[in-house]
Amino acid sequence: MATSNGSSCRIAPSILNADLSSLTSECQRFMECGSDFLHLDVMDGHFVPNLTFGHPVVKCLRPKLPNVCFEMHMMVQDPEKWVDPVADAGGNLYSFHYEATKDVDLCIRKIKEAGMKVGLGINPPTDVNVVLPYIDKVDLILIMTVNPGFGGQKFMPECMSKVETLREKYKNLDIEVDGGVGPDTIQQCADAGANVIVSGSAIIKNENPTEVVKYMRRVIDEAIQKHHLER
Ligand SMILES: O=C(CO)[C@@H](O)[C@H](O)COP(=O)(O)O
Repeated sequence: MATSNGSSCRIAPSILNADLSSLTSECQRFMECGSDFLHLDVMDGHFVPNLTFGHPVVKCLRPKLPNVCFEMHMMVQDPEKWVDPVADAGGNLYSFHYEATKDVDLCIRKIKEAGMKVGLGINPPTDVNVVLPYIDKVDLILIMTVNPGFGGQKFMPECMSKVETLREKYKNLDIEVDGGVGPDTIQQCADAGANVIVSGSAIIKNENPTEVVKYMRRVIDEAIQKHHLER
């Protein structure tokens, strides 16, 4: 996902708090706001204390939205189990949690063999150093800025030091932030060095979601330029 001259800004609405009874039109609406891809939150009631949907829903969505990139945010225990069904359903980027698997390398291998891009995520209490051995093997690192499980939670600014640590070491790495991100918190994400932005409630609840996406993109783009000059 990174460009040759550094990381580029990507905005991905999370559909968790959307009207799931009209999923296709909700997804279309979020893409029409100027988004780059969609973030689909899969929850299993074990890894996180909530349930959402899985690959059967994505399989229905795929033919309706043939050209939209789906990031599958797998908040599930043993994420390696679902790689093939998700790939068959039409997932493009499979983001799983370091804390959820006994074998991160195996999971990465399976995702690549299934033809998807790989995202590796960590929860707020997890040390950022655990992802360092995998940086060269994945397409994106996901820094959770809330404890996963629910949309609409409060952004945790203390997670920004993880983003800073990664950005200092890796100029071209795609660093995604997810949880409580919106116009009020985007500057902190940008200053820390995040370039892939997941945002749910802030986009969904706003009367002018296109402006929200535009504003967040501008803030991130400005910071990317600054980081390139300074780092
Ligand atoms: O993964 C999660 C929550 O577990 C996120 O994708 C949130 O659903 C994003 O929603 P907001 O915090 O932006 O409302």
